[in-house]
Amino acid sequence: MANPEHPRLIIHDFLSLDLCKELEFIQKSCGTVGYRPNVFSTTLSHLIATNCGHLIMPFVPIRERLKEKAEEFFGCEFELFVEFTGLISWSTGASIGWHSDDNRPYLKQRDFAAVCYLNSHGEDFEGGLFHFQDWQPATIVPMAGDVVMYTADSRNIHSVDEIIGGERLTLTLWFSRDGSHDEDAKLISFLSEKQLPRSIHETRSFLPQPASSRMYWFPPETASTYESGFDICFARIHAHGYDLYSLQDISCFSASDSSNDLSEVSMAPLRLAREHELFVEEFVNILHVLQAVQFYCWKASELQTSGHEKRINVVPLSPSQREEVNRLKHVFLKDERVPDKLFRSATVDERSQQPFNWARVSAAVTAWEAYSNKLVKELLLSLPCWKTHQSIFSVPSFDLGK
Ligand SMILES: O=C(O)CCC(=O)C(=O)O
Ligand SMILES: [Fe+2]
Repeated sequence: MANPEHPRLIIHDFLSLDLCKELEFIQKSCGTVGYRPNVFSTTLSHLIATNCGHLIMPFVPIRERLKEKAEEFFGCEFELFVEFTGLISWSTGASIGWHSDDNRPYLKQRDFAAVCYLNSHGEDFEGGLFHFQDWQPATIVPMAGDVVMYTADSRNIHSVDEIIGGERLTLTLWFSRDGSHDEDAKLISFLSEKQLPRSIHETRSFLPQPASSRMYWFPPETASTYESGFDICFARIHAHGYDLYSLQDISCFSASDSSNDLSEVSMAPLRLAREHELFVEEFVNILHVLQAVQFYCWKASELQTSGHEKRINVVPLSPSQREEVNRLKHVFLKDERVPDKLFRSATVDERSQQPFNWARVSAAVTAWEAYSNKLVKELLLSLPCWKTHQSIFSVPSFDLGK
């Protein structure tokens, strides 16, 4: 039973650790600028906009379970709509002071919040404790799989301490009783407008399309520390120890010129490099590279014994290629300390104490394609049912003809 003065609920182990890892993959491979400094987020409409609508699929059963739980606990069965679903990552320096979640005129439709923790305090990040201003529990220590739900009004004033290291990841949902703020209707209409593949057999329908706003600009008070901004995708790729080699002519770019238009380079084919080696496989754009790199981080332990070793195409970087790789790095990043400060955590190889291995990267590219294809298929089969019901839900497998 909810305490009427401070209606809130904490559920331990609500999400499996596997699901937390899958959502971490989505956030780290698709996240863009968030709503506060040092915060990055992935909304479902951002996924659709970047041709990754299929990545909505893992959220569908979680949204349903969370909505049911909120309706049951707060006593409003069949009354709620999901108003917002987003993955949010908080990097070093991010925090939020005392507030309620409906504290702006444009947020008044928010009735309830659900925050799911996708990684753990003390293991993945430091700082970032959650506090309620009144009553119990006064502090929540975020642990992967746990969920906190609370009313969005002033009965649940809360704050989050500054992150002092690592990256804190959450899946955050808000629910509304007001159907005009139903996120589903907007997402379904956005999905319907997009040129979705007509069939799963349409080649490479899962390839991502970078959004135009991948730049993170520092707030003016810290801008001098890092000059200006950086490309989020590039920063994440670099934080994992990789560089990029462009197949375009990049001789016109210079690191000292802040008016470089990088979109042409990042939307065009690229190759991955690491130390003195160049991976010959071509990626269609920077988001494609990042998804493959993050997929490798997610699945590395399962990819080790796939027997791909013989087909790996890696060549030494020539001195001129090395020069181009460095030029691109300085144009994209300006300051190399940035990715480390915001995104660096132990890499897969460091965690498993394995030497880096291109064979597993190659296996990751293949496995990422199979994963994406499976989700595209599920999306294509579900969308007609969603359109009919104007609601996003897990379509039973017999309706999908499975
Ligand atoms: O991530 C959390 O623990 C809470 C975040 C929060 O308060 C908000 O986004 O409004
Ligand atoms: Fe909040």
